[in-house]
Amino acid sequence: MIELRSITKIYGENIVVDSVSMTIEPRTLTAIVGTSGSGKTTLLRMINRLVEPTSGDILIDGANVRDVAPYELRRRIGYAIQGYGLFPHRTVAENIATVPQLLKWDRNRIAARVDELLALFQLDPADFAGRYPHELSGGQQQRVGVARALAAKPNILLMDEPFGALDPIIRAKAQEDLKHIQRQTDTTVVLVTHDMDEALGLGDKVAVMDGGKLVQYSVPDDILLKPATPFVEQLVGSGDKALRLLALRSVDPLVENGHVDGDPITTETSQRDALSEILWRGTQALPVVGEEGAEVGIVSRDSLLNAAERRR
Ligand SMILES: Nc1ncnc2c1ncn2[C@@H]1O[C@H](COP(=O)(O)OP(=O)(O)OP(=O)(O)O)[C@@H](O)[C@H]1O
Repeated sequence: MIELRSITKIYGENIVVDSVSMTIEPRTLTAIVGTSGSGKTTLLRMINRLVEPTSGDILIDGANVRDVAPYELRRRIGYAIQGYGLFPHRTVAENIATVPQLLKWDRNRIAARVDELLALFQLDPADFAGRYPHELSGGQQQRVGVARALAAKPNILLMDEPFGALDPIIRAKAQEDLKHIQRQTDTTVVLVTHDMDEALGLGDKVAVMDGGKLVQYSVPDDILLKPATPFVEQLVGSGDKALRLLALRSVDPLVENGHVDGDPITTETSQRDALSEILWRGTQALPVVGEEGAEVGIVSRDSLLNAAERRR
């Protein structure tokens, strides 16, 4: 658990982060969102002491980070940034091995961990381990950046606009991968973004910053349906609310018994994608398969429309 207690950062006369208090539950993904200059990056960097707070306390699992040496914290907490920050003259394997090497893991353990991470990020070790960053696409570099941040199995991963440099299609895939990996590895992720849709789509909780202040800290449904201030309302935007709510939920809870023919969707498909698929195909229901590919039932047009109406 990460607890921020009245965290403030002042540069000269400028209150960049203004008495922010929040508690981040373990094994969740929290998205910090706000406009440029609202203090998101500064707030994130105080968690691993890349920036020292002017006042206030940060506790990780009850221990004050002030009592932990910054180098120690940075080994324990993964950190991934926009632009990936890969070392250009080191191979993919060497990049990923950075922190385990600092921690003096033995060579076999490092090699095994590098292979495990490459496999987790769907990069074939035989092909990718020996490549240099310039021999990778943007999406592959992004994955290596996150793999490196996770190398020493940190409980916490801090991410600053990790998808900022990716084009929209790869970006959607990268976001999906992150969710999957966060669940698989049980990591607590704190992610900074200026994109409200990204925050709503990824975050178990969303923290909205405005002028250094935390103006709302809630689950995505509440941010959409009960924006705390006109600023949050403006960031969310007024259009498409019903569809955006559907995008936050998978079809899983709407699956009914039954069978229909056609290409199946999975239980993980969002309700929004399922509805658009139904409208596109002009059918009343879609077959649904589970993660293993076995058929689990159907999801109907009516249940999707009901779900959209209920939350208005
Ligand atoms: N080292 C510093 N010295 C002085 N001012 C700083 C320093 N670092 C950040 N600031 C100021 O603090 C404010 C918040 O910066 P920060 O990078 O935290 O915002 P942000 O919300 O992450 O913005 P962006 O999305 O543009 O990165 C800005 O006005 C910035 O100019």
